Amino acid sequence: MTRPLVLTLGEPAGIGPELTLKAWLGREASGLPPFAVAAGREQLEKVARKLGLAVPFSKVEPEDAQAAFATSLPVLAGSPEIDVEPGKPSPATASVTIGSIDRAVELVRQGRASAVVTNPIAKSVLYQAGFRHPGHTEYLAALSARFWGGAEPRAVMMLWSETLAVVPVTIHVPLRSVPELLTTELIVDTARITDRDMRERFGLAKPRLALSGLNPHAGEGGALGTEDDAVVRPAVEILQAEGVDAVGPLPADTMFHARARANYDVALCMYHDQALIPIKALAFDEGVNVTLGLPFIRTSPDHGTAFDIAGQGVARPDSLIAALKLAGRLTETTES
Ligand SMILES: NC(=O)C1=CN([C@@H]2O[C@H](COP(=O)(O)OP(=O)(O)OC[C@H]3O[C@@H](n4cnc5c(N)ncnc54)[C@H](O)[C@@H]3O)[C@@H](O)[C@H]2O)C=CC1
Ligand SMILES: NCC(=O)COP(=O)(O)O
Repeated sequence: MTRPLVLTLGEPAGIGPELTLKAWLGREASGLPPFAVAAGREQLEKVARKLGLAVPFSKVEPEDAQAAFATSLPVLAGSPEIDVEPGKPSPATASVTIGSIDRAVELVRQGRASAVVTNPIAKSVLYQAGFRHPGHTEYLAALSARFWGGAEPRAVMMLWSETLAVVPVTIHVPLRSVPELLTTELIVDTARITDRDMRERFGLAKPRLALSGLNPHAGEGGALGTEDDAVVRPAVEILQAEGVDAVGPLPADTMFHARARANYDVALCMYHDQALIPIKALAFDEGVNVTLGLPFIRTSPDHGTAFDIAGQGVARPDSLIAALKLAGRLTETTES
Protein backbone atom coordinates (compact mmCIF):
# COMPACT_ATOMS: atom_id res chain seq x y z
CA MET A 1 0.00 0.00 0.00
CA THR A 2 1.28 3.46 -0.89
CA ARG A 3 0.55 5.97 1.82
CA PRO A 4 -1.23 9.01 0.35
CA LEU A 5 -0.20 12.61 0.49
CA VAL A 6 -2.63 14.68 2.56
CA LEU A 7 -3.82 17.90 0.94
CA THR A 8 -5.15 20.50 3.36
CA LEU A 9 -8.27 22.61 2.91
CA GLY A 10 -6.47 25.98 2.92
CA GLU A 11 -8.61 29.11 2.85
CA PRO A 12 -12.06 27.78 1.87
CA ALA A 13 -13.12 31.05 0.21
CA GLY A 14 -10.00 31.15 -1.94
CA ILE A 15 -9.05 29.12 -5.01
CA GLY A 16 -7.85 26.08 -3.04
CA PRO A 17 -11.05 24.01 -3.46
CA GLU A 18 -11.10 24.68 -7.21
CA LEU A 19 -7.42 23.80 -7.57
CA THR A 20 -7.96 20.59 -5.61
CA LEU A 21 -10.70 19.48 -8.00
CA LYS A 22 -8.68 20.44 -11.06
CA ALA A 23 -5.55 18.71 -9.77
CA TRP A 24 -7.49 15.48 -9.26
CA LEU A 25 -8.99 15.77 -12.76
CA GLY A 26 -5.44 16.14 -14.11
CA ARG A 27 -4.05 13.24 -12.07
CA GLU A 28 -3.33 10.92 -14.99
CA ALA A 29 -1.99 13.54 -17.39
CA SER A 30 0.29 14.89 -14.64
CA GLY A 31 1.23 11.51 -13.18
CA LEU A 32 0.19 12.56 -9.68
CA PRO A 33 0.80 10.38 -6.64
CA PRO A 34 -2.37 9.49 -4.71
CA PHE A 35 -3.61 12.20 -2.37
CA ALA A 36 -6.50 12.58 0.06
CA VAL A 37 -8.05 15.92 1.02
CA ALA A 38 -8.60 16.92 4.63
CA ALA A 39 -11.78 18.85 3.81
CA GLY A 40 -15.54 18.40 3.88
CA ARG A 41 -17.01 16.46 0.97
CA GLU A 42 -20.21 18.54 0.64
CA GLN A 43 -18.24 21.74 0.52
CA LEU A 44 -16.06 20.44 -2.33
CA GLU A 45 -19.11 19.03 -4.11
CA LYS A 46 -20.71 22.46 -4.02
CA VAL A 47 -17.65 24.03 -5.70
CA ALA A 48 -17.56 21.24 -8.29
CA ARG A 49 -21.25 21.78 -9.11
CA LYS A 50 -20.83 25.53 -9.38
CA LEU A 51 -17.86 25.22 -11.72
CA GLY A 52 -19.31 22.32 -13.73
CA LEU A 53 -16.43 20.00 -12.85
CA ALA A 54 -17.40 16.33 -12.98
CA VAL A 55 -15.62 14.99 -9.93
CA PRO A 56 -16.84 11.86 -8.10
CA PHE A 57 -15.93 11.73 -4.41
CA SER A 58 -15.21 9.03 -1.88
CA LYS A 59 -15.05 9.42 1.89
CA VAL A 60 -12.13 7.40 3.10
CA GLU A 61 -9.65 6.64 5.82
CA PRO A 62 -6.07 7.36 4.67
CA GLU A 63 -5.44 3.62 4.21
CA ASP A 64 -8.16 3.46 1.53
CA ALA A 65 -7.12 6.57 -0.39
CA GLN A 66 -4.76 4.90 -2.83
CA ALA A 67 -7.38 2.43 -4.05
CA ALA A 68 -10.03 5.14 -4.36
CA PHE A 69 -7.81 7.71 -6.06
CA ALA A 70 -8.01 6.37 -9.63
CA THR A 71 -11.80 6.73 -9.82
CA SER A 72 -12.75 9.33 -7.20
CA LEU A 73 -11.34 12.21 -5.21
CA PRO A 74 -10.70 10.82 -1.73
CA VAL A 75 -11.78 13.11 1.11
CA LEU A 76 -10.91 12.13 4.64
CA ALA A 77 -13.79 10.92 6.77
CA GLY A 78 -14.51 13.15 9.74
CA SER A 79 -13.56 16.41 8.03
CA PRO A 80 -15.95 19.17 9.18
CA GLU A 81 -18.28 20.80 6.66
CA ILE A 82 -18.40 24.57 6.25
CA ASP A 83 -20.42 26.75 3.93
CA VAL A 84 -18.56 29.66 2.33
CA GLU A 85 -18.93 31.94 -0.64
CA PRO A 86 -15.87 32.12 -2.91
CA GLY A 87 -14.10 35.45 -2.50
CA LYS A 88 -15.78 36.18 0.84
CA PRO A 89 -13.48 34.90 3.57
CA SER A 90 -14.50 34.90 7.21
CA PRO A 91 -12.45 34.42 10.38
CA ALA A 92 -15.28 32.10 11.49
CA THR A 93 -13.79 29.37 9.27
CA ALA A 94 -10.26 29.74 10.66
CA SER A 95 -10.55 26.87 13.14
CA VAL A 96 -11.50 24.48 10.31
CA THR A 97 -8.64 25.73 8.13
CA ILE A 98 -6.16 25.27 10.97
CA GLY A 99 -7.70 21.94 12.01
CA SER A 100 -7.08 20.60 8.51
CA ILE A 101 -3.38 21.44 8.80
CA ASP A 102 -3.20 19.84 12.25
CA ARG A 103 -4.86 16.67 10.99
CA ALA A 104 -2.55 16.37 8.00
CA VAL A 105 0.56 16.64 10.16
CA GLU A 106 -0.85 14.21 12.72
CA LEU A 107 -1.57 11.63 10.02
CA VAL A 108 2.02 11.86 8.80
CA ARG A 109 3.24 11.51 12.36
CA GLN A 110 1.08 8.38 12.75
CA GLY A 111 2.60 6.91 9.59
CA ARG A 112 -0.81 6.92 7.85
CA ALA A 113 0.15 9.53 5.25
CA SER A 114 3.45 10.21 3.54
CA ALA A 115 3.64 14.02 3.34
CA VAL A 116 1.66 17.23 3.75
CA VAL A 117 0.68 19.44 0.83
CA THR A 118 -1.02 22.66 1.88
CA ASN A 119 -3.52 24.74 -0.02
CA PRO A 120 -2.96 28.49 0.44
CA ILE A 121 -4.22 30.21 3.58
CA ALA A 122 -5.09 33.88 3.92
CA LYS A 123 -2.87 34.95 6.75
CA SER A 124 -4.84 38.08 7.56
CA VAL A 125 -8.05 36.05 7.96
CA LEU A 126 -6.36 33.68 10.39
CA TYR A 127 -4.78 36.59 12.29
CA GLN A 128 -8.25 38.08 12.79
CA ALA A 129 -9.23 34.81 14.45
CA GLY A 130 -6.23 34.98 16.80
CA PHE A 131 -3.77 32.77 14.90
CA ARG A 132 -0.37 33.70 16.30
CA HIS A 133 1.96 32.22 13.67
CA PRO A 134 3.09 34.30 10.67
CA GLY A 135 2.30 31.49 8.19
CA HIS A 136 2.36 27.75 7.56
CA THR A 137 6.15 27.65 7.73
CA GLU A 138 6.32 28.79 11.32
CA TYR A 139 3.15 26.95 12.35
CA LEU A 140 4.47 23.66 10.97
CA ALA A 141 7.58 24.08 13.13
CA ALA A 142 5.31 24.43 16.17
CA LEU A 143 3.29 21.36 15.11
CA SER A 144 6.53 19.40 14.74
CA ALA A 145 7.31 20.05 18.39
CA ARG A 146 3.72 19.19 19.36
CA PHE A 147 3.60 15.88 17.50
CA TRP A 148 7.26 14.79 17.53
CA GLY A 149 8.21 16.27 20.91
CA GLY A 150 11.44 18.06 21.71
CA ALA A 151 12.43 21.57 20.77
CA GLU A 152 10.75 23.42 17.93
CA PRO A 153 12.86 22.95 14.79
CA ARG A 154 13.84 25.94 12.73
CA ALA A 155 11.73 25.80 9.61
CA VAL A 156 13.27 27.21 6.44
CA MET A 157 11.14 28.39 3.54
CA MET A 158 12.34 27.42 0.09
CA LEU A 159 10.60 28.32 -3.15
CA TRP A 160 11.67 25.73 -5.69
CA SER A 161 11.32 25.31 -9.45
CA GLU A 162 13.40 23.69 -12.18
CA THR A 163 14.50 27.20 -13.14
CA LEU A 164 15.43 28.66 -9.76
CA ALA A 165 15.32 27.79 -6.07
CA VAL A 166 15.41 30.51 -3.42
CA VAL A 167 15.45 30.67 0.37
CA PRO A 168 14.53 33.86 2.23
CA VAL A 169 16.63 33.99 5.42
CA THR A 170 14.13 36.28 7.11
CA ILE A 171 10.55 35.45 6.17
CA HIS A 172 7.31 37.09 7.23
CA VAL A 173 8.61 40.20 8.93
CA PRO A 174 8.30 43.91 8.17
CA LEU A 175 11.10 45.14 5.91
CA ARG A 176 12.23 47.66 8.52
CA SER A 177 12.94 44.77 10.96
CA VAL A 178 15.20 42.88 8.56
CA PRO A 179 18.57 44.52 9.37
CA GLU A 180 18.19 43.92 13.09
CA LEU A 181 16.93 40.33 12.66
CA LEU A 182 19.66 39.39 10.20
CA THR A 183 22.55 37.86 12.12
CA THR A 184 25.51 35.79 11.03
CA GLU A 185 24.15 32.94 13.17
CA LEU A 186 20.74 33.06 11.47
CA ILE A 187 22.31 32.99 8.02
CA VAL A 188 24.64 30.11 8.92
CA ASP A 189 21.80 28.15 10.50
CA THR A 190 19.56 28.67 7.46
CA ALA A 191 22.34 27.64 5.09
CA ARG A 192 23.17 24.50 7.09
CA ILE A 193 19.54 23.36 7.01
CA THR A 194 19.32 24.13 3.30
CA ASP A 195 22.55 22.28 2.58
CA ARG A 196 21.42 19.24 4.60
CA ASP A 197 17.94 19.01 3.10
CA MET A 198 19.16 19.55 -0.45
CA ARG A 199 21.40 16.53 0.08
CA GLU A 200 18.99 14.32 2.01
CA ARG A 201 15.68 15.22 0.41
CA PHE A 202 16.64 16.45 -3.07
CA GLY A 203 19.56 14.06 -3.53
CA LEU A 204 22.18 16.66 -4.49
CA ALA A 205 25.69 15.42 -3.67
CA LYS A 206 27.11 18.87 -2.93
CA PRO A 207 24.56 21.65 -3.09
CA ARG A 208 25.91 24.98 -4.34
CA LEU A 209 24.59 27.88 -2.29
CA ALA A 210 24.79 31.50 -3.38
CA LEU A 211 24.17 34.10 -0.68
CA SER A 212 22.94 37.53 -1.62
CA GLY A 213 23.95 40.73 0.07
CA LEU A 214 21.40 42.87 1.85
CA ASN A 215 22.20 46.26 0.38
CA PRO A 216 22.54 47.53 -3.20
CA HIS A 217 25.77 46.22 -4.78
CA ALA A 218 26.27 44.07 -1.67
CA GLY A 219 27.15 47.24 0.24
CA GLU A 220 29.69 48.65 -2.25
CA GLY A 221 32.53 48.18 0.20
CA GLY A 222 30.53 49.67 3.08
CA ALA A 223 29.47 52.86 1.30
CA LEU A 224 25.92 51.55 0.73
CA GLY A 225 25.49 49.61 3.97
CA THR A 226 27.58 47.65 6.43
CA GLU A 227 25.60 44.39 6.86
CA ASP A 228 27.06 42.71 3.77
CA ASP A 229 30.62 42.77 5.08
CA ALA A 230 29.81 42.65 8.80
CA VAL A 231 27.05 40.01 8.82
CA VAL A 232 26.79 38.09 5.53
CA ARG A 233 30.48 37.70 4.65
CA PRO A 234 31.41 36.11 8.01
CA ALA A 235 28.54 33.65 7.53
CA VAL A 236 29.91 32.64 4.13
CA GLU A 237 33.37 32.18 5.65
CA ILE A 238 32.01 29.97 8.45
CA LEU A 239 30.10 27.86 5.94
CA GLN A 240 33.09 27.49 3.64
CA ALA A 241 35.26 26.44 6.59
CA GLU A 242 32.68 23.72 7.33
CA GLY A 243 32.89 22.45 3.76
CA VAL A 244 29.60 23.91 2.55
CA ASP A 245 29.79 25.09 -1.07
CA ALA A 246 28.75 28.68 -0.39
CA VAL A 247 29.62 31.94 -2.12
CA GLY A 248 28.70 35.55 -1.42
CA PRO A 249 27.64 38.09 -0.54
CA LEU A 250 26.55 38.61 -4.15
CA PRO A 251 24.77 41.74 -5.38
CA ALA A 252 21.13 40.67 -5.54
CA ASP A 253 20.41 42.56 -8.75
CA THR A 254 22.83 40.50 -10.83
CA MET A 255 22.49 37.01 -9.38
CA PHE A 256 19.26 35.91 -11.06
CA HIS A 257 19.96 36.18 -14.78
CA ALA A 258 20.36 32.90 -16.65
CA ARG A 259 24.17 32.72 -16.70
CA ALA A 260 24.40 33.59 -13.00
CA ARG A 261 21.79 30.96 -12.09
CA ALA A 262 23.90 28.26 -13.72
CA ASN A 263 26.47 28.72 -10.96
CA TYR A 264 24.31 27.67 -7.98
CA ASP A 265 21.51 25.35 -6.90
CA VAL A 266 19.88 27.59 -4.29
CA ALA A 267 20.01 31.35 -3.75
CA LEU A 268 19.82 32.37 -0.10
CA CYS A 269 18.36 35.84 0.07
CA MET A 270 18.19 38.14 3.02
CA TYR A 271 14.49 38.98 2.97
CA HIS A 272 11.17 37.72 1.60
CA ASP A 273 10.76 39.80 -1.55
CA GLN A 274 14.43 39.59 -2.53
CA ALA A 275 13.87 35.82 -2.83
CA LEU A 276 10.28 35.55 -4.00
CA ILE A 277 10.18 38.23 -6.68
CA PRO A 278 12.70 36.49 -8.97
CA ILE A 279 11.12 33.05 -8.70
CA LYS A 280 7.59 34.34 -9.13
CA ALA A 281 8.74 36.36 -12.14
CA LEU A 282 10.49 33.37 -13.70
CA ALA A 283 8.28 30.46 -12.67
CA PHE A 284 4.97 31.59 -11.14
CA ASP A 285 3.00 28.63 -12.48
CA GLU A 286 5.60 25.98 -11.69
CA GLY A 287 6.97 27.27 -8.38
CA VAL A 288 6.59 25.17 -5.24
CA ASN A 289 6.94 26.28 -1.65
CA VAL A 290 8.86 23.61 0.32
CA THR A 291 9.51 23.78 4.03
CA LEU A 292 12.98 22.57 4.95
CA GLY A 293 14.13 21.64 8.45
CA LEU A 294 10.97 19.76 9.47
CA PRO A 295 10.74 16.08 10.45
CA PHE A 296 8.32 15.59 7.54
CA ILE A 297 7.84 16.76 3.96
CA ARG A 298 5.61 19.74 3.27
CA THR A 299 5.04 21.42 -0.06
CA SER A 300 2.55 24.04 -1.24
CA PRO A 301 1.79 26.11 -4.33
CA ASP A 302 3.89 29.27 -4.54
CA HIS A 303 0.85 31.52 -4.86
CA GLY A 304 -1.83 32.64 -2.45
CA THR A 305 -5.60 32.49 -2.12
CA ALA A 306 -6.35 34.67 -5.18
CA PHE A 307 -9.67 35.99 -3.85
CA ASP A 308 -9.96 38.16 -6.96
CA ILE A 309 -10.63 35.09 -9.14
CA ALA A 310 -12.14 32.66 -6.60
CA GLY A 311 -15.29 30.95 -7.87
CA GLN A 312 -14.73 31.98 -11.51
CA GLY A 313 -13.24 28.72 -12.73
CA VAL A 314 -10.14 30.39 -14.18
CA ALA A 315 -7.59 29.45 -11.49
CA ARG A 316 -4.64 27.45 -12.81
CA PRO A 317 -3.80 24.27 -10.89
CA ASP A 318 -0.21 24.08 -12.24
CA SER A 319 1.55 25.15 -9.06
CA LEU A 320 -0.55 22.82 -6.87
CA ILE A 321 0.14 19.99 -9.30
CA ALA A 322 3.86 20.80 -9.13
CA ALA A 323 3.61 20.78 -5.31
CA LEU A 324 1.91 17.37 -5.28
CA LYS A 325 4.48 15.95 -7.69
CA LEU A 326 7.40 17.32 -5.74
CA ALA A 327 6.01 15.96 -2.46
CA GLY A 328 5.78 12.54 -4.11
CA ARG A 329 9.33 12.79 -5.41
CA LEU A 330 10.76 13.94 -2.07
CA THR A 331 8.94 11.15 -0.27
CA GLU A 332 10.54 8.60 -2.59
CA THR A 333 14.02 10.12 -2.20
CA THR A 334 13.71 10.31 1.57
CA GLU A 335 12.31 6.80 2.00
CA SER A 336 14.73 5.08 -0.43
N1 LIG B 1 1.28 29.26 1.01
C1 LIG B 1 0.34 30.14 1.36
O1 LIG B 1 -0.51 29.82 2.17
C2 LIG B 1 0.32 31.51 0.75
C3 LIG B 1 -0.68 32.37 1.11
N2 LIG B 1 -0.71 33.64 0.61
C4 LIG B 1 -1.85 34.46 1.03
O2 LIG B 1 -2.68 34.71 -0.10
C5 LIG B 1 -3.40 35.93 0.11
C6 LIG B 1 -3.46 36.70 -1.18
O3 LIG B 1 -2.14 37.07 -1.55
P1 LIG B 1 -1.76 37.82 -2.89
O4 LIG B 1 -0.57 38.64 -2.58
O5 LIG B 1 -2.96 38.47 -3.48
O6 LIG B 1 -1.22 36.71 -3.86
P2 LIG B 1 -1.96 35.63 -4.74
O7 LIG B 1 -0.90 34.68 -5.16
O8 LIG B 1 -3.14 35.08 -4.05
O9 LIG B 1 -2.48 36.43 -6.04
C7 LIG B 1 -1.64 37.23 -6.81
C8 LIG B 1 -2.18 37.33 -8.25
O10 LIG B 1 -1.95 36.10 -8.91
C9 LIG B 1 -3.16 35.53 -9.35
N3 LIG B 1 -3.11 34.08 -9.09
C10 LIG B 1 -2.65 33.49 -7.96
N4 LIG B 1 -2.75 32.18 -8.07
C11 LIG B 1 -3.27 31.92 -9.28
C12 LIG B 1 -3.62 30.71 -9.96
N5 LIG B 1 -3.42 29.50 -9.42
N6 LIG B 1 -4.16 30.81 -11.19
C13 LIG B 1 -4.35 32.01 -11.76
N7 LIG B 1 -4.03 33.20 -11.16
C14 LIG B 1 -3.50 33.13 -9.94
C15 LIG B 1 -4.27 36.18 -8.53
O11 LIG B 1 -5.49 36.17 -9.22
C16 LIG B 1 -3.68 37.57 -8.30
O12 LIG B 1 -3.98 38.38 -9.39
C17 LIG B 1 -2.71 36.64 1.26
O13 LIG B 1 -3.57 36.59 2.37
C18 LIG B 1 -1.48 35.80 1.56
O14 LIG B 1 -1.24 35.71 2.94
C19 LIG B 1 0.22 34.09 -0.28
C20 LIG B 1 1.24 33.26 -0.68
C21 LIG B 1 1.35 31.91 -0.21
N1 LIG C 1 4.92 34.40 0.42
C1 LIG C 1 5.03 33.03 0.75
C2 LIG C 1 4.02 32.68 1.72
O1 LIG C 1 3.30 33.51 2.21
C3 LIG C 1 3.91 31.26 2.10
O2 LIG C 1 3.99 31.19 3.47
P1 LIG C 1 3.67 29.88 4.27
O3 LIG C 1 2.22 29.96 4.61
O4 LIG C 1 4.02 28.71 3.44
O5 LIG C 1 4.53 30.02 5.47
